[in-house]
Amino acid sequence: MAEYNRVSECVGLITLRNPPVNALSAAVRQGIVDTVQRALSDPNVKSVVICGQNGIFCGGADIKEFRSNMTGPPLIPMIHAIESANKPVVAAIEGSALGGGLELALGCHYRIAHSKARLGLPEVSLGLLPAAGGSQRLPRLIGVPAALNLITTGRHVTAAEALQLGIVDQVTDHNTVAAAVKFALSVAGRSLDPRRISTHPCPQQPDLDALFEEVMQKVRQSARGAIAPIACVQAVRAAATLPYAQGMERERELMATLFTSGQARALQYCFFAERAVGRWRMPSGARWDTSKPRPVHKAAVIGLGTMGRGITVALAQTGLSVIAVETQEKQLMEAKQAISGMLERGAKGRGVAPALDGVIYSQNIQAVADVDLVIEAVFEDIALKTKVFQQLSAVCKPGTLLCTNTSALDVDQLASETPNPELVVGMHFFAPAHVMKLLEVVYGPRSSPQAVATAMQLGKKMGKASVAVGNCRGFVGNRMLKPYIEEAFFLLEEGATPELVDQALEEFGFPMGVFRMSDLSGLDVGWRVRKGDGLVEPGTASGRSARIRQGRRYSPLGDLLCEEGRFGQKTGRGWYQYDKPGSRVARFDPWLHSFLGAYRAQHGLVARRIDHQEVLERCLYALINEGFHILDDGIAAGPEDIDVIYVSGYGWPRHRGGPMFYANMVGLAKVLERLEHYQQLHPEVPHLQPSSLLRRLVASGSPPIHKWGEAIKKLHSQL
Ligand SMILES: CCCCCCCC/C=C\C=C\CC(=O)SCCNC(=O)CCNC(=O)[C@H](O)C(C)(C)COP(=O)(O)OP(=O)(O)OC[C@H]1O[C@@H](n2cnc3c(N)ncnc32)[C@H](O)[C@@H]1OP(=O)(O)O
Repeated sequence: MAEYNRVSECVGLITLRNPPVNALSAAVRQGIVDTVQRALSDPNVKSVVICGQNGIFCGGADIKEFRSNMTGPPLIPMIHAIESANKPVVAAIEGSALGGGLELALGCHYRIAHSKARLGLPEVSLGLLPAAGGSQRLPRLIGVPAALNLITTGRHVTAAEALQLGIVDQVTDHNTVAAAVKFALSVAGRSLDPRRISTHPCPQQPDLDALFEEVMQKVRQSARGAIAPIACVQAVRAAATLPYAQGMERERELMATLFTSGQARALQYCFFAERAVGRWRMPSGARWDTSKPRPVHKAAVIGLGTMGRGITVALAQTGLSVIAVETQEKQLMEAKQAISGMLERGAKGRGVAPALDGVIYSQNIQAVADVDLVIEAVFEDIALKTKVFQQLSAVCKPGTLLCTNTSALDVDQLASETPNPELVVGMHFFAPAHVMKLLEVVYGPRSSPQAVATAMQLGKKMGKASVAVGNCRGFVGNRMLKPYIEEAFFLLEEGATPELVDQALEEFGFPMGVFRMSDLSGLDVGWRVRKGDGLVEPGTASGRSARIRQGRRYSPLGDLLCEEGRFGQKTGRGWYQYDKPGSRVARFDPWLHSFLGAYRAQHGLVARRIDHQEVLERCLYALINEGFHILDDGIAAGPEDIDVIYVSGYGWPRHRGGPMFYANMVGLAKVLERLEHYQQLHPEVPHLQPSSLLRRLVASGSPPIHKWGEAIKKLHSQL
């Protein structure tokens, strides 16, 4: 709702009240319509100020309303009524003015912002465009190039940048509402015609066609199949080329298409899923709201390889004191240089001073005696990690949290080697750790809720999408990746090429297909794991039996490439070839194709035609099926956890919402039917065997994704 007061005798003050972000719900819109009407009809009121309660102007339209029958006054006429008012209306912007919130402010005649405010039109990240006149007013106010940038990226600008761009008229460090009231008094009675943005022509832009052509190309490339960024460009083009009324009509048409699209649903689901994962819960019943994190002032990182360096940077950038430990002197010196460089580059990008003094380097593990939390990032070797954990238990003060950055080892086993297993959790970062958004916080049966709460809070402080998951082989992300990669190998055996598989996955929206990704991360990584599992066999045995290992279908293709020294980009050869070791442009490799031909001949495999649909169904449904196993096992608390992991850490296209959301969109019955189909064709592939949870969900009528939690609970109670 909106509250109305008269202040300084002749200023009508309208305050938006809808905690926590003053979203423009039906009640708020009705409140604005009523209070504006009241202010305009009050002869004592000379000007009007609109502000938001609790230090935030407005977080935009109420996204929760989008999936219901929207009632209440629509935004467009409401904003028009403000713009057409015959008394000056001033927006007092504190906190955020986003989406519909900024569109409301653009309908006002003046905008005053606090210096800490952030403004933006982030609709594109929800699969929409600024459709309350934002796509038509912003280009008229700040010019086409700047508006295109803001609207197609959805980025938030600071008050200083907003002032420079001309979005706001004044920035204050003091009380914004008081400044706006003072300003409103000073402009009372002035002509408002020049202040009505919709009546402005769009600023002239030379070579408009070339500009739009260039931006459209750039957007298409980075959008990876997302439709909203394209619609945003089209809407701004309408602003630049059409009179306002026609531009608004185009904005409406484009929005109508986006609003009902699956992509908008997926992106809005992601918005809420990212917030839902913060409300973590463990099978023991421990939860985010009943578990208090310990304060962390000082942290340590043990092992300064690639991961340890990135983790040190991520920690230091939050303002923590960090002790960075590496026992080898040469490694330590190299790490110090690399970490300082990363901190300097990061600080430059953010316009702040680098936290170089925040990191203390040491060769001695004793240096971590008084830290609150340690993250171990030594080589992936259980004996080495166990030794480090035992040393840490002896050295650290009581209560220090011991975290491991393992991506594959058993967190419970490590915990059991320490006297205080309740203090042990996994913090699984993704490389490069200071850049990648995802953090899996892995708890074991003995991890204390406080340890999980502390790691989750630290992850949030580092700006990570932090997801609490149970302990199992590969945790959530890598466990689901395994069947995905295996299916890709099987497809090669059956006649596909790395190019075909990658193209199908990239057209789906992944930034990189499975083979390009494997070349980037290094084929030797998986080889080492398979060797450890006893799957790699030397020799050139042929036939079907050579491809059945440990009772299930196995493709040795990756092992054979590694035996040839083809580890991917780092050796200049992998599934593709590269100009030189370390270069990134993947090129078709004739060697690989004759190798595949020879391999198939040796194993009596006849290549058949494989289309994109089969690639997608086999790779993605195998991955999704593992996701259902993970839910059934209670390793992930809900589908949102899995989806946030895949979108933030594994390149799953955000506009497809994550693997579990995608399954929900495709239809659970269809996913089940296709898995059954492929399982019949490949009975020796256990990961194509549909999970019992998937079967049970289909049998119970395929509830929508937001009801899976309830359904799983019910199904489990019936077991
Ligand atoms: C056929 C054609 C039909 C056409 C109909 C058209 C009608 C629509 C017309 C115009 C549409 C305008 C579009 C929009 O305005 S879309 C919304 C744009 N706004 C945003 O994207 C902002 C989203 N919010 C944020 O970025 C942040 O929340 C921020 C405001 C910066 C605050 O951040 P922070 O302090 O970190 O807090 P949280 O993000 O954790 O949020 C706190 C809780 O508030 C909920 N929330 C936030 N924003 C919204 C919102 N806009 N609507 C509803 N709920 C919102 C958030 O989920 C958190 O809730 P919870 O605590 O339960 O998790």
